Amino acid sequence: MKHPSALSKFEGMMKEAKGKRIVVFLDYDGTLSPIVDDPNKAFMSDAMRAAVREVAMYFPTAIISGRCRDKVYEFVQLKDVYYAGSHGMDIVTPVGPHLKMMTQLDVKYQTSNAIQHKMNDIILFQPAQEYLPAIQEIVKVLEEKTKRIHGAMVENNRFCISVHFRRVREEDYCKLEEQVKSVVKDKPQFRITRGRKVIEIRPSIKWDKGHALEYLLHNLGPAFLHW
Ligand SMILES: O=P(O)(O)OC[C@H]1O[C@H](O[C@H]2O[C@H](CO)[C@@H](O)[C@H](O)[C@H]2O)[C@H](O)[C@@H](O)[C@@H]1O
Repeated sequence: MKHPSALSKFEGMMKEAKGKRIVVFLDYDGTLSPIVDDPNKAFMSDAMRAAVREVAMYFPTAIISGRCRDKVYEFVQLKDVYYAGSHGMDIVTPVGPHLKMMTQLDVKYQTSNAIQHKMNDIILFQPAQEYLPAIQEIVKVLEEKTKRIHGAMVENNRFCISVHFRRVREEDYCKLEEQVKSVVKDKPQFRITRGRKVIEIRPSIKWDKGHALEYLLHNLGPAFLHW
């Protein structure tokens, strides 16, 4: 962290953190990277990457994004950070340095629908696994339906889908919205949400970024949940 104001902010943060247990949760788009027209070009600056790397050396640090987890990792490229993609429906927790105490899967989250695997030194938690085939099908239908709307873009975020309209002409927006709605009209197992110039389709499960945050705190141990 070379920038003087960033340095003093960091020192201030460290002072405030003294004696407390701190966990850092970050969003990706619009937080670690600037909002840009092309979602595939939302790159993170080297200075931001260095700052996150440094923060993660002191505190357990997680990035919880609406995007596909692999895509976020591709942008961030930092190990020792926890990643949750698809609005928290795809979580990877590396065992250690902060998770040394977690040696087995947590039964609290072992429901019939949630897939929780422990593989070598990572734990994977995916509460919407069963929706994957239907999501892949919806992506294909959406791509076909929206291909004639100039500027529309379908982003497959694995356990959810984003339909971007940042580059769509204002007069085409209603048509696009209708098309998106029509795809899930007879599918109560999916719901529509909205973000910044984006319409999203997600499984109708009771799981969001907040649940992902609780899950990660839970994995970090009771000391992080009750203080
Ligand atoms: O939870 P987030 O990490 O904030 O993800 C939310 C959406 O972020 C991305 O879209 C947003 O950023 C794009 C790049 O700057 C921008 O073009 C778009 O208009 C924004 O909505 C991402 O592409 C989406 O899939 C996420 O759902």
